[in-house]
Amino acid sequence: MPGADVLDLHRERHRRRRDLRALPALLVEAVRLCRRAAPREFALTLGLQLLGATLLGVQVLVGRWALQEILAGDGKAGTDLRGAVAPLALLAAVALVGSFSGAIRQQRLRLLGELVQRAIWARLLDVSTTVDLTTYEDARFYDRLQRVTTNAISRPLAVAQGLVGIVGGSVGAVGLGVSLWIISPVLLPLLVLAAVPLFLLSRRGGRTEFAFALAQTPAFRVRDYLRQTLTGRDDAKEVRAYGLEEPLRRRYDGLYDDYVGALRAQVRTRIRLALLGNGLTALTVALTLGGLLLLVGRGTLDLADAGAAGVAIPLLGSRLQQLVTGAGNVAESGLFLEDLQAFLAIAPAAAARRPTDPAPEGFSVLRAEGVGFRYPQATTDSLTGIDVEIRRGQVVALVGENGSGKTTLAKVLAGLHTPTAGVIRWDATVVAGAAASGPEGSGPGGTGVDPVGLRAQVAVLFQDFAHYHLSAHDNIALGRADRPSSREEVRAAAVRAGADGFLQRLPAGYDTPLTTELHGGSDLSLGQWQRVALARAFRRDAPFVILDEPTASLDARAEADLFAGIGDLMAGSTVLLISHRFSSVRYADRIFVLREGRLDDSGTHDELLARGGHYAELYTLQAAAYRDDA
Ligand SMILES: Nc1ncnc2c1ncn2[C@@H]1O[C@H](COP(=O)(O)OP(=O)(O)OP(=O)(O)O)[C@@H](O)[C@H]1O
Repeated sequence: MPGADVLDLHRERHRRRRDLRALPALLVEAVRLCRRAAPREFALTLGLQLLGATLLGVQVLVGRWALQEILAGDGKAGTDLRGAVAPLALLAAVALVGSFSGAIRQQRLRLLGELVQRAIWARLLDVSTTVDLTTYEDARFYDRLQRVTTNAISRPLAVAQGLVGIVGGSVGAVGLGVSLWIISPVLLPLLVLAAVPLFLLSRRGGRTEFAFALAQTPAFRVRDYLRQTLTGRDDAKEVRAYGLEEPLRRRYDGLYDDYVGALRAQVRTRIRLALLGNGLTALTVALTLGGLLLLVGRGTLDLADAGAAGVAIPLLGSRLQQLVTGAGNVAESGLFLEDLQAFLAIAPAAAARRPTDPAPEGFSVLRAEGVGFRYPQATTDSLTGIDVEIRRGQVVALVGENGSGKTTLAKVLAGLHTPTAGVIRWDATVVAGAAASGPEGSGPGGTGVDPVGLRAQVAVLFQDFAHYHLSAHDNIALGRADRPSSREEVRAAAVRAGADGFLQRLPAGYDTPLTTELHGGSDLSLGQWQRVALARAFRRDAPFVILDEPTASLDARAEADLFAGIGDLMAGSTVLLISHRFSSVRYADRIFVLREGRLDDSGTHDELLARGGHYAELYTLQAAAYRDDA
């Protein structure tokens, strides 16, 4: 998890400004990344760029040769111009090769860009799938993800291109410089001097760009969210039913207006800097050309040299400007690259922090001992000092009012969140526990066993389960994604969940995509979806099953059937059931009552009723609603 590491943006920016020493290493890493992603395309693009650059200097010298041949006859009619044919033919050939290489490079670059992006996306996905669930509760993670996906993803290629451009530009500039030096050594230094202020201006521009990106990210995410709400199917009905089109649009437009305002200011800054840079170059070129005129006037330069120098000076001026702007862009990219590198480093860091001891095969007794949990951005604990004991094969229930911590405890028991206090044991083994003390910014960390191995033995049906935009078959088969599921296996799970009937009646049966957003797709009712999700949990065939409100959308008969036969349905698995329906939980072997994140009571239904505590109060309230005298 990013934790408190580099997420203080302003402190971060100042640190980066000071630490330019890291730049070369970052650039090398970016180039390496591109080279690894597409070695052939990379070498080819580099070669073609260098070729194009070299040809520039050659063009000037060949042009000068052609001019010398043409001017040899002092421009008189009938002069023998045959001597000029060779240099002119060579000039045409050089121009042709230059344009061919440029055209090929442009297309190859497109391919290179895609391959590099793919390689970086692969690493970003490594991060998003390696970090634990708790990271997804931290807004700072989303800020960084957004910044990296919108600003940094194209940077390695930009840097590689920039560096190649710099190398190519340098070769071109050196070629032109040498040509100019041969023609007249005094003209060169004047032109080269212009590079210094140009570089400083370009670097300044880069810094303002990074600061702009940092400042805009949080608002950008809100805008992005509003855009999704206004274009997505899930929210479309509520947006219309509540007449939210206008109010949400207004917020969206307001945020966009703010962004465009900030962008205008940024563009003005960049234009000012660019104009200043261009002006400086033009001034230097003009001064150098003035020097050239002076030399011609004094008779120091002949006409052919003057003509060639007249071509070379503006060319070299624009090359130098390109070179310096390229260097500035590379330096600018360095800031974004560091952002990218820091983000990519999260995956190995998270993997290194993850305990590696193998998870035990099931349990006889599962114990939570003094378990506490606090969400990353929360100021209070969601769970405090929870002690529970669950025996193999038991059906236990978690009850409590909204927000009492049921789902949070279920996630902790499922190995999805690491406790911030206490431990979870499967028999004698601590499978998850709070770290004794973690370094700042190291994320949740903790002790225990490999959580992936642990989670493989747990099936969870979440309250807000996923609706995969895949076929009905795949929606169930994903319960055991580690191996392909046969039609029979998927069907058996669907039958247990009472989903087989309606799935068979879909247009393409189990092969029907479960979304109308895809061609030939079909949607299900909420209760049907819940049965599909239940079938997925059954398909997992895990020794520990957690069902969070599994019947919230089921009809009365389906609910009664599920709970009456839950022991048989789960085929000996241990079941943790979360429900607000007291009629359903009363048959559980043991009921745990949560209240404001603490364990309030536990026992069988009869014991809890007899005690007349919080459980009895909630149960009586609900039961009364069903009686005539309510
Ligand atoms: N991602 C989160 N970040 C911060 N706090 C959270 C988060 N999720 C839940 N909480 C808080 O943790 C507490 C317990 O929430 P939890 O979802 O576990 O309750 P619950 O008992 O399952 O509620 P319900 O019956 O409504 O499903 C609540 O106070 C809630 O506001």
